[in-house]
Amino acid sequence: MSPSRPKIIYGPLISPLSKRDIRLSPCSLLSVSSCGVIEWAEHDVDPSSLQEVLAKHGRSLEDRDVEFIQLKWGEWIMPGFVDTHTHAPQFQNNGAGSQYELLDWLKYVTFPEEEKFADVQYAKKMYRRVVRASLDLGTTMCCWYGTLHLEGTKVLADITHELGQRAYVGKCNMDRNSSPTYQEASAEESIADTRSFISYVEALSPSDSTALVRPIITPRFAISCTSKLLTGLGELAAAHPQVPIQTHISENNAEIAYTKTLFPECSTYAEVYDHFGLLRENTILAHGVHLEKSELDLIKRRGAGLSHCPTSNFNLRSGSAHVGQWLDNGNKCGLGTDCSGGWTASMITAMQLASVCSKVVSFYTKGDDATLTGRFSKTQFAKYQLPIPTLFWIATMGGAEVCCLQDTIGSLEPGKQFDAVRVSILPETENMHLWYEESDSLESMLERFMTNGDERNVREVWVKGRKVGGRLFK
Ligand SMILES: O=c1[nH]c(=O)c2nc[nH]c2[nH]1
Ligand SMILES: [Zn+2]
Repeated sequence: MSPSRPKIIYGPLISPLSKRDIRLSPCSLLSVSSCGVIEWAEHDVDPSSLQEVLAKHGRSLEDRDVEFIQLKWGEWIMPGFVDTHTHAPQFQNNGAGSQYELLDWLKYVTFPEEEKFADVQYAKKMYRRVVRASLDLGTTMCCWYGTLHLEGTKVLADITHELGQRAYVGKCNMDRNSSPTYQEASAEESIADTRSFISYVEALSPSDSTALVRPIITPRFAISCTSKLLTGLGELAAAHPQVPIQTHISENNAEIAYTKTLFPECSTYAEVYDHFGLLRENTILAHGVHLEKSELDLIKRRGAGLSHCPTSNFNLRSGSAHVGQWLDNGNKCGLGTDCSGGWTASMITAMQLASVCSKVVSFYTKGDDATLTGRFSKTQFAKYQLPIPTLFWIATMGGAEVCCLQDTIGSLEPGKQFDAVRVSILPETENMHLWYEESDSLESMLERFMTNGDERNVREVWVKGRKVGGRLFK
């Protein structure tokens, strides 16, 4: 990637500090290098001491080589969203099919659309729109499912690479239980194509150890993979320890029951993936709505991460994941949009629904902690709705952890890459649901953005310092 102009940004900055705490800094000064790395950050910089603080770092407001970005009150920068689970070939279906639950929805709504990506021209048209939309929504890192098609999924990798999104891109593995026209011919073919796909994506940025676009091994879910295929994928994963793995787990009750009949040798769903060597530190497990305590413990022991997908879990009536229990149990947790199980690629909507989901769960746990969470130790999060800092965390830093990118992205700390969003709630954004008053605190603005914000409020989006999206992006 070509170097971008170094940047100095002055104004409000919001960044996660922990699951319970957010840095809300009204006057920060942040320096981003031409390689897109945050060089230094100073907080509480009064306008009167701006020149002095810049001089301390060998900079001045007159520097010609630097782009100065001065934010107004009502604007701030924050880390870009990390979408830990979504399906690029399903965006055309967003908003369709909500009368179904998972297995029928796959059969009648989803597989017929995915099948169309055998046509590379269709893939080119759709994936460009999809990645553009995702970037303009403020998603700077995305875990993408493609389809089972090798060529079509290469197109998805090419487009994310060209448009500058950080991404894990996966070619789906599925050699059974789909339709005769949308299923791989054999486990061997599925594995050979996956091997080619990994080589292809790794060659997109051959000499760059911090490549933005990387391949991810993607068994669709246990139901759609034979034991032979899962065995082969486990071997492939062992040969490529740096390549992450993504799949679905424990989303829907009928799915879980069917999985257990297909793999009677395993007592739980999580054990199936573990049995085939697919549960490890860089594994991302989507949904997990009905996970048992023993599964959470196994997932934690292996260091794998969970992607909470509330938009989809509500839409397909899958259930309300007990994310508070995951967090209390020490499981890594990020947020996913899961299009088109979910109806939108907006991570802002996903945060809203993660909040609603935690409130729904709290209806059942409130005052009844012993019965529902009895097998869990006395908890911090499980009994209550998730607070704002926690929702913000799972959309940013929690997602970075799930992707094993916690040292690279997820917050705006020096040394990390500048994957960020410039948010505005000023009247010019024309979001009539989100009002601005000069006397508003940063905390209040953030809370209302997380509840009533949308893409109109996402003004500029940068990945590794390069501007790649947002309302003001041409
Ligand atoms: O939400 C989901 N979306 C999918 O495409 C899918 N495939 C298997 N399981 C799935 N769940
Ligand atoms: Zn999914």
